[in-house]
Amino acid sequence: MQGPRVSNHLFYLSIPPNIFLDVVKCASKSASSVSGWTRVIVEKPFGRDSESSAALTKGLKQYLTEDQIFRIDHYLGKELVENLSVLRFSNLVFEPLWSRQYIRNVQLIFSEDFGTEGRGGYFDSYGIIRDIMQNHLLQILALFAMETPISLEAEDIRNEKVKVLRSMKPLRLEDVVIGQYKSHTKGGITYPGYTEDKTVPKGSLTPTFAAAALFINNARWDGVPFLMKAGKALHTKQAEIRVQFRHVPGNLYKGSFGTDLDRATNELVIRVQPDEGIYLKINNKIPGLGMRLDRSNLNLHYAARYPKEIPDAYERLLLDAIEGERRLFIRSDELDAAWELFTPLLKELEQKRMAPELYPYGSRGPVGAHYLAAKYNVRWGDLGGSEH
Ligand SMILES: NC(=O)C1=CN([C@@H]2O[C@H](COP(=O)(O)OP(=O)(O)OC[C@H]3O[C@@H](n4cnc5c(N)ncnc54)[C@H](OP(=O)(O)O)[C@@H]3O)[C@@H](O)[C@H]2O)C=CC1
Ligand SMILES: O=C1O[C@H](COP(=O)(O)O)[C@@H](O)[C@H](O)[C@H]1O
Repeated sequence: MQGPRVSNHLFYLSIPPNIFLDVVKCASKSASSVSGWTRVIVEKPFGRDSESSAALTKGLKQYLTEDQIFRIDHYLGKELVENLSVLRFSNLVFEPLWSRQYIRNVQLIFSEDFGTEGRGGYFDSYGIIRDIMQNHLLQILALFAMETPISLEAEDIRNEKVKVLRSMKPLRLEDVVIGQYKSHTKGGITYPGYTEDKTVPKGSLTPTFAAAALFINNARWDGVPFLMKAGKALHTKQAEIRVQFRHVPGNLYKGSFGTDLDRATNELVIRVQPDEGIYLKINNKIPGLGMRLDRSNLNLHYAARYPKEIPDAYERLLLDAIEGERRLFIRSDELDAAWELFTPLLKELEQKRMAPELYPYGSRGPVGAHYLAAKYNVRWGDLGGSEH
């Protein structure tokens, strides 16, 4: 970071949270740049609830200004998450549809096909809701649902995101399902359950899976379920955003779809990873003399369209921090609003010692997630089996 005339100092705190403040104090008192800027990138966890997060922010602000703090959420640096706003705001075919009038539900899905595998120490004190939902999935939701920002400037975008977060309806326990993976034997191999991991305390109730139905109390999204699902040790590794559109009113072709009209509605899928892509499910006529309909995908497959390697999220974010670009970093009021949404639920789960529903390692997760979706007339799009 040393230039010929000014010396800028960037610190990247990928360290255990209990030493954050000591390190920041030393960095600010003894290693701040005299001639240039000093910035600090902070990795999550940013606290574990509203109170601890506020205490961390207060502690950091003893030594740094908000402008010097870069709270990283690496999902914001993923190519397809960055592309979300481009897709919506630069395409006339999408922006007018982006509301309760045309969108039936939105699904934000994260799954990993491996468990804690000996790294349960950190995870067990946080759990999947804090690890993935409160940050990665909620950030995607905010970007997805925000109003058009005045400009692409960081503050304008973050102002819109924070409005979404503050408009969220409080999360109710009955709108949440938690799960934990258990041992499973497949093909002669036994995969260990979460509590069999030596780094996890015996009898831990920490969820390794959660599904939730969230709602945004504003004119654009009133009544539209935003369903989140996140889990470890599931059948696949993927992250995607699914937008299911409403039925076509008075559809001339409804006779051709049978009784299951949901299968005939358009669905936009943004596959964040792996194998990045965006596809839109449409109905079309099967070529021939009769009138039979089919479902097809209009498909933007990144590997085919852009053979060059996609930069890693951290590459983008570290470069942004060096350039002082804050658009993809979390502002303190966004963080407060995110914790405000999840803290009461997390406390209730912990106070009531809610037992997670067990699911086999490598499965599709607890069946409770299906009931939760069904309560809002939703079917998880990733489990449909009619993808390609
Ligand atoms: N592990 C995970 O799955 C996840 C971790 N995180 C967060 O990411 C960050 C890094 O995680 P991870 O790499 O697993 O963390 P580690 O515990 O492995 O530590 C990372 C670094 O911190 C240093 N360190 C640890 N304790 C001290 C100490 N008392 N004084 C000075 N330096 C210390 C280590 O130095 P040395 O190598 O010399 O010990 C190491 O360089 C943390 O903030 C963690 O909370 C976030 C999400 C997931
Ligand atoms: O932040 C985290 O993310 C990783 C998953 O990141 P990805 O880029 O590989 O999808 C997750 O494994 C970890 O538990 C979590 O803390």
